[in-house]
Amino acid sequence: MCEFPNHELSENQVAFLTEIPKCEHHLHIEGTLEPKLLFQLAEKNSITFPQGFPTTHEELAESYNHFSNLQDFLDVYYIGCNVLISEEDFYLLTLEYLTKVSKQGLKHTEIFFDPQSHTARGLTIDLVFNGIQRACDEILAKKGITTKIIMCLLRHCTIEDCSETIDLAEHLIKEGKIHGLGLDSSEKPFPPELFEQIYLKAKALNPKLRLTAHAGEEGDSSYITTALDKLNVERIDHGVRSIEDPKVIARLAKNKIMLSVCPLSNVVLRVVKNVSELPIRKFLDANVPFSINSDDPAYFGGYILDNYLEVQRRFNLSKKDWAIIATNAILGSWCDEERKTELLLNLETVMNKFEDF
Ligand SMILES: Nc1ncnc2[nH]cnc12
Ligand SMILES: [Zn+2]
Repeated sequence: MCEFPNHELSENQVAFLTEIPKCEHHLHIEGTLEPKLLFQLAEKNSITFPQGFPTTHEELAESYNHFSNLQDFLDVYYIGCNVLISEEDFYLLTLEYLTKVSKQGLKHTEIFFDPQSHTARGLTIDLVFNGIQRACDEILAKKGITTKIIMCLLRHCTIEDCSETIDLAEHLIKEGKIHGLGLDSSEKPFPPELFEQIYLKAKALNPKLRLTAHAGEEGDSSYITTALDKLNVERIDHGVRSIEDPKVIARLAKNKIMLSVCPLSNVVLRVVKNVSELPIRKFLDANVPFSINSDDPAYFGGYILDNYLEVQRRFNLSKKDWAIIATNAILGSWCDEERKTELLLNLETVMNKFEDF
């Protein structure tokens, strides 16, 4: 007997969940590097891998089933980053992601990139940024998908290195081309408060810079509190461990602080055993806004739609629950108000088109 709820999806539910307008807020572009493209780029760029690294894309994909925690995954993810060398590589990577999700009802996406994974290898931030931006411009023209680019700092790097990275990105931050600042990588040994001065420094360059941070993925709910108090973030990436503290839950609900939840990621990285263990129903009941995201889809077995479908299989939500999720994802987006209005209208059309469930 199956230990976890697993509801069979109706055709109506799959069609509805495919069409519902989606906004993604938690997507590492380096985490969209599919094993096949990884090996193609390695060959093109003459990159060799450490001893013991898989030698075929099939073997590499299989190895992703055996991560035992976040660090295990990050060790492989950073090796993967090394194959990205030219602006064209970042463009192709981003275009491949955007093209895929354009068929999954994605309308707006906020893309993380990790400059330090690339500047440490001698690439410039401009090269990385320009490649990503070119693909974003192309998808806007072709499919009308809107994007924002968020630069993440690696919390395992030194404060000096993070500070230098802000200096390197200064022009992009000042011009608003980098729309937001985030914080990722190994969570537990590096709590948010270590980065207080860095966040202040970045915000001082452009008061319009939006702020977020990974917190409450592996770290406990106190990481969410310190990210809010010390970094002044407006959003929390992951944040699922907020459920351990009713005070944190009340604060998220009262201040409408959106969590960017990543269901399949949480299973592959063993935050939970199964998506049904996530506090999705509890967040809905407590009015905690959240969006559903793919995190590093090439590593975690699915893109945004796969995450939506898995949540439905495990929680059997109603169409009205999905309207709340989609509305909160639109309202929590960092696009302009006009775009939000457009997306809300699109949601209403999709709500009217499908039968209730
Ligand atoms: N899920 C995750 N948590 C922390 N850092 C990351 N970098 C890429 N994916 C990440
Ligand atoms: Zn992440």
